[in-house]
Amino acid sequence: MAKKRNSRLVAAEIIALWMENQSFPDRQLAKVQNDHAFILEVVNGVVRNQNIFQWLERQWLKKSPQPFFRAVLEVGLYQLLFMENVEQYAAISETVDAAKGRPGGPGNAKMINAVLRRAQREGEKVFQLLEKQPAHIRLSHPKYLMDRWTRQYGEAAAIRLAEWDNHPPATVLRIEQSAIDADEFKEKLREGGIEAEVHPFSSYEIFLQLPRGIAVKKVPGYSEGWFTIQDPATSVAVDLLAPRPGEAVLDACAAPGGKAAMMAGRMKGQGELVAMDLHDDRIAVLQENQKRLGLDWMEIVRGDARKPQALDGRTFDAILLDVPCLNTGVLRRRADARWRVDEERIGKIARLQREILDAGAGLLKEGGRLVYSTCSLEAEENEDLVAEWVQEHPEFVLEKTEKSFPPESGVDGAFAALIRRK
Ligand SMILES: C[S@@+](CC[C@H](N)C(=O)[O-])C[C@H]1O[C@@H](n2cnc3c(N)ncnc32)[C@H](O)[C@@H]1O
Repeated sequence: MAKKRNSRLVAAEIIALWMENQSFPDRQLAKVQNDHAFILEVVNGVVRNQNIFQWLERQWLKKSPQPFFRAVLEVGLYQLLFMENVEQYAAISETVDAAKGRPGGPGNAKMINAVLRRAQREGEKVFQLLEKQPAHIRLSHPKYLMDRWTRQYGEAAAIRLAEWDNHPPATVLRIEQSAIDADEFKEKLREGGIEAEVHPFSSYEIFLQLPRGIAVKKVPGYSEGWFTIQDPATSVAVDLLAPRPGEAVLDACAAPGGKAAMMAGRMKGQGELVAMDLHDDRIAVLQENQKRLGLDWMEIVRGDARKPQALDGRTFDAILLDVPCLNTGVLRRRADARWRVDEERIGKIARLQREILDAGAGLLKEGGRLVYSTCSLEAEENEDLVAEWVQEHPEFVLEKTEKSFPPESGVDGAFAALIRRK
């Protein structure tokens, strides 16, 4: 039998890859076989707390180590400073061992050992000093993002938002009420030993919060399609569009299909529901979900929402444009996402979003409605974009906007605007 690899080493290798070429830790984490929960927590913790570790290293080290050794060091620091249920002696010795096998290992292992022992001695002092640092270091967010949120929302709200991002979410599911009655589903969970709380954001859609650490595929009814894992904020856009049975409805950026499934439920299997996406890998996930949920009547189309020739001139009563965005409302879900936001990306994504809105609006029937939505909190992707667009298109009216600001709503960030063709 192959010897189990040192979990600290596995975590450090994933982090080093991310440091070197921004490769998504999620993809590497999906391949981890042993000790998955520990490695997941350490990798996400190190990535999320980058500004704190870099601040500490600036004070404690003369020069920054190469990415692999820096990753090993941070794996150790994360365990000592942030994890409660880790035995400190094992944390230090296994982490130091992880550094040894590489060229330059012995010297770096010595340095890592010294820094970790210092962290063990001075942990409390580190947090006292950290408290006095500016918010972007203390809460480990890019300064650029903190500054932009402070301009948009004020300093106190920007801080609350950054604090929110540092707490990974609980798992929430939405009951597929067209597949199972809500009370019956709750009963099935209870029979399976799962006590799930109804999420306060529930209204038409019923969301349940699962206890921590439950494997989704083990929840009763996964293969039967009784539920979809989904944050309650996803209902904001669908509530605003309110698709009805018998309508022709387009979801132009549909994968993985969470909102499409919600719309299918509202339409009760009557009418046309077209789910389009541009990317093959995303369409594969959309198809998987379609199959699991038994939505054979939903039509899946591969097409570009900027140039929707694939739709062959069809028009729709209701369209959802759940556009690609910078995801700044859902940073708590992806430890690495906060480090990928910059001015250039905002400009680029806003141009793409506008192109999708231009083309999507052209597919509406007279009197038809569309919802433009994002899971971002940046005005350029949301309010500003929609207001400017409607001003330039007098044949459309902006009827309503909704926004979820996480520290106030208690759910993911989301923006949705209802636009009607006159
Ligand atoms: C925010 S996600 C959609 C989430 C989805 N509505 C849901 O609720 O599950 C945006 C999607 O847009 C797709 N996309 C990106 N550019 C596109 C384009 N030009 N045309 C159509 N889809 C596009 C992406 O592949 C991605 O799946």
